[in-house]
Amino acid sequence: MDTKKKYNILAVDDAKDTLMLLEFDLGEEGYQVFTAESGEQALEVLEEQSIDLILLDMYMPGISGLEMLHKLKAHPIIFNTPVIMLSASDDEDQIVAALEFGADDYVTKPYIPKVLLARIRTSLRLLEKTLELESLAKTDFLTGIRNRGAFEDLASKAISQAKRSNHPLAVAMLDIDFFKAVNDNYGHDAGDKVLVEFADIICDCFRDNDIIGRVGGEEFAICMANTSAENALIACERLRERVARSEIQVDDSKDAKVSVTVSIGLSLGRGDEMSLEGLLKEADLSLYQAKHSGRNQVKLYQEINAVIADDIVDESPEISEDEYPGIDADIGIGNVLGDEDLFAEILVMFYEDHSKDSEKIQQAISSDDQPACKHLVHTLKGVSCSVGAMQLFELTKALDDAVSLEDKARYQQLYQPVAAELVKVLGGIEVRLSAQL
Ligand SMILES: Nc1nc2c(ncn2[C@@H]2O[C@H](COP(=O)(O)OP(=O)(O)OP(=O)(O)O)[C@@H](O)[C@H]2O)c(=O)[nH]1
Repeated sequence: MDTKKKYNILAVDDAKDTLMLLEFDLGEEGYQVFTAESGEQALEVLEEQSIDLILLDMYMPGISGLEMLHKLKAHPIIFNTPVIMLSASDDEDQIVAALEFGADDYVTKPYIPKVLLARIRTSLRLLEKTLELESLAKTDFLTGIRNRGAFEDLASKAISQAKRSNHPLAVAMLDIDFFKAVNDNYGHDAGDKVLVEFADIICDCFRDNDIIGRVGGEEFAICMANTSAENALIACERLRERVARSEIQVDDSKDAKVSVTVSIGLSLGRGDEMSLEGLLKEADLSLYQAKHSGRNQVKLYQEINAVIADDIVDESPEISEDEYPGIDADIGIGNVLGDEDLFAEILVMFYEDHSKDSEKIQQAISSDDQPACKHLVHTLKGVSCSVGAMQLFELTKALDDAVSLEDKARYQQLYQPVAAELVKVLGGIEVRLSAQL
């Protein structure tokens, strides 16, 4: 129990003398005491005051103690507030009924002050523990901001509210660019520091009532209630610039500073039809477009679905077509710190483990086995990067996103280019391996 905190206690009793006694005994102990002579009055006090604990008389005219208890425990906000029943009755059935209705404790009147005070302290201690656990369950352990569950919970409420009031709302998805390289070059601890600092920068750039959460490893989301498209774009652009300008100190001794950039996808709530799922999906698609257009930029959701697959297939990124089709041996060898023999072993493993992936993915898609599909595509994405098959990496990353979003139309479009690129990579590996013999 927080001994410095001044707790607010509401005493509800139709007997004025009991209320006076409670005010005196509890006031002496440092509690701020509010009083109500009926259930109706108590509800009014609860509307206006933040109350930490309620002492509730069992028998009162109007709303009875048990009815009141029922109302309190069904209330969306007050339900956690501890309630100690106070009653002249020591009838066992009454005590059991009160506890089963959700009372936290039961004290008979006339009460013994030091016993009542001890029971109040116990209830408040339990309340603190409950609040602490609730807060832990909602917080991302690394950055201290909301975790995915808490973000979704609050954002859903903000969306319902925006629908009721017909106010605009925007959702942004953020992903640090090339974050894997930060981990690879500076170590995982440095990566963690970047994530912490990045979360601080977001909190600094957005309003207190914007809902900010870490929704994945290096992915963050922001729900901006009551925000127009223009203002949401301005806020995201401000964040993008601020991140790009920042130098994050990741190692005290070596004076190592890391700069990162962020890609941001933004979607806008539109009247009655908006849902968190829909907005996150649109923001994710725009984020994908931001990544694909060169990263370090903000993209607003437009009808981009159809464009994406074509873009990827038509585009010839900076990946050079070298003598081993589909693989960039320099990148692959670089990934294993220049060890060419190890790289050759990895190529063999890739060949053995992934040459049938096209068929396996197609089978998972046609049997609608999303977990299997996700696993196959995700694994292929990771190993493509390891062997320097960067075009295959880009394509499987897009397919991976589509599978995660369960966007069937997109993964039907993306499957063919992935399969074709895999054939090319397998051919490239054959050439490379035979050249080494
Ligand atoms: N240090 C650290 N790294 C994490 C954490 N969660 C995820 N990651 C890393 O984040 C990286 C994400 O990499 P990718 O999804 O390949 O993407 P990227 O390198 O950021 O590249 P783009 O998103 O395409 O710009 C992986 O290396 C993960 O291991 C974390 O809590 N701490």
